[in-house]
Amino acid sequence: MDSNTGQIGGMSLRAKVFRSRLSETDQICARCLLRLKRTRTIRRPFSVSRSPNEANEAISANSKLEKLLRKEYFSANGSLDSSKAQWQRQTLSNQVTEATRPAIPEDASTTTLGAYPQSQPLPETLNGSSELPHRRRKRIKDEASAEAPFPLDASSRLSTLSSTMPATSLRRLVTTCLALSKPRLSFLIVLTTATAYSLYPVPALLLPSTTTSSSLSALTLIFLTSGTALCCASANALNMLLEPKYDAQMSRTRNRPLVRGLIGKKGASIFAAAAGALGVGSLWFGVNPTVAFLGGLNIILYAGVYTPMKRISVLNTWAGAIVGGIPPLMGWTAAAGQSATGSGEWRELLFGEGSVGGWLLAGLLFAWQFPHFNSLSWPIREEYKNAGYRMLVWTNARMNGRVALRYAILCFPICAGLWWFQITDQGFLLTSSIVNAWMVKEAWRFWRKEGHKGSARGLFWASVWHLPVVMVLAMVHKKGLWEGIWKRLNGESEDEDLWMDDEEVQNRARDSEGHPLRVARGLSSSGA
Ligand SMILES: CC(C)=CCC/C(C)=C/CC/C(C)=C/COP(=O)(O)OP(=O)(O)O
Repeated sequence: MDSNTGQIGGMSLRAKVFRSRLSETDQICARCLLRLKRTRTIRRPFSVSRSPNEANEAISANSKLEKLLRKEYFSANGSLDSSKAQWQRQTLSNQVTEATRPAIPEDASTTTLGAYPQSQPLPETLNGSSELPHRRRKRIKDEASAEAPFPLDASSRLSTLSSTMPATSLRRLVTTCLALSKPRLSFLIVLTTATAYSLYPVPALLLPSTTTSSSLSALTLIFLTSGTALCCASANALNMLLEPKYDAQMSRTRNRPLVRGLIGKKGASIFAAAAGALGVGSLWFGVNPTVAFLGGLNIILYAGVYTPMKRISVLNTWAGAIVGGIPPLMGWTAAAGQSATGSGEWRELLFGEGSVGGWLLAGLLFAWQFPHFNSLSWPIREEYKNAGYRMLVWTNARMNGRVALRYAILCFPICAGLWWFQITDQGFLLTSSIVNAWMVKEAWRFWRKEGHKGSARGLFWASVWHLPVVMVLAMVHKKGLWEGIWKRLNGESEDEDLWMDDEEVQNRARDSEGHPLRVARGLSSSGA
């Protein structure tokens, strides 16, 4: 459609609406009149061409209306200023409404001109008449959302839900405890633990067909995941117990259970202690002592080191990244404990031959947290500053972007390491590189734009997708997985060249001093 026709058409349509109302204007207040005008403008249907006569009528009707809106006319009730401010605020949301509506075949200036008093200059964003409509809608939407904070976390949502339940109900207690556990974060952590467990290369001598016990047992996996989840719940509840005063000052966290008084400090402490004891206990008895030690240590690191450090030094993010890196190491160590041929003590599980995979996965989680956290904190940097948290995002914004970029790049060699050390196949090298490249691209933009122009949001969402996708890719591309499936489908036995005879097993199994160990075929979780 001709843009001029559209412009005139749009105006004439508005004029019809307002003409019928003009007689009422001397009986209603300024606010109502403004609202009336706005409402009509928002609901304006798609442009319809009108004759030049109708267009002229429209222009004169509109200018009559504008006269009615003059400051002098309303100065008696003094509402114009506030109406104008409200109008300006509304304009932003109108722009978003415009952006999400079906295509309006008018140019930018006609679309919003009716919603703006003529005395006000047009915002720059509305002047781009040469811009294509879909581009304009996307830009307006992006601009509106670029600076907005990210959605509330799961704890805050659960707190809201909990507050709607009867005060003494069990459901409310359970929901509140769930909110104390930061369930989304805990789920992600358990996922990284389980992934590491499943990626551990099971030695051929432990394949189910040769042993009376299962290789990597499902029962151990259940203990590992539930124990880790309980440890996370404990660590998160302690974290909330230590900072309700600060959580209350931040939009993202001010809805949490302790801030809202949904549970008292005593109740939260009992929950944290019980979850911690149960979690470490499950890991000790159901997995192995080394994993239980890592779980307990991580609770202390998170609640005792990271949480207070948030108000002392920007290095807190590095401390937090270590906390995030430990869970995959726990998963790897749990699997290593099952297939240990030596004594199965912590030195062998954590630093023995084959432990490199666990450290690489821990490194991946460590590195990932910087693009994730540095972008997440960007829209709320002022809140962090006002609440007294020392975060790179407000102490040194340039460095915040640089650090996010550096660690995003570091994900490349770490993923390559997983292939190099034969934990994953070549396919992972390729597919993970694509996902890593996407995160690096967003991190590059985040650094260049210093978080502005939606770059923080772009990196945040890239990081949110990056981690689960890379974890799934690693499992899909686990070394030997597809060959094994293929052989089984073809009825072939598993890698015969990998079988070791008893003598070879005896030769390989040695204690820390190098003395041969007696190894039974029914070897199970020797580390437990
Ligand atoms: C096994 C075990 C104990 C695992 C614990 C893993 C764990 C809790 C990792 C969290 C990592 C981290 C730095 C979160 C941000 O906390 P924050 O205080 O900045 O978050 P907030 O602002 O949302 O409270």
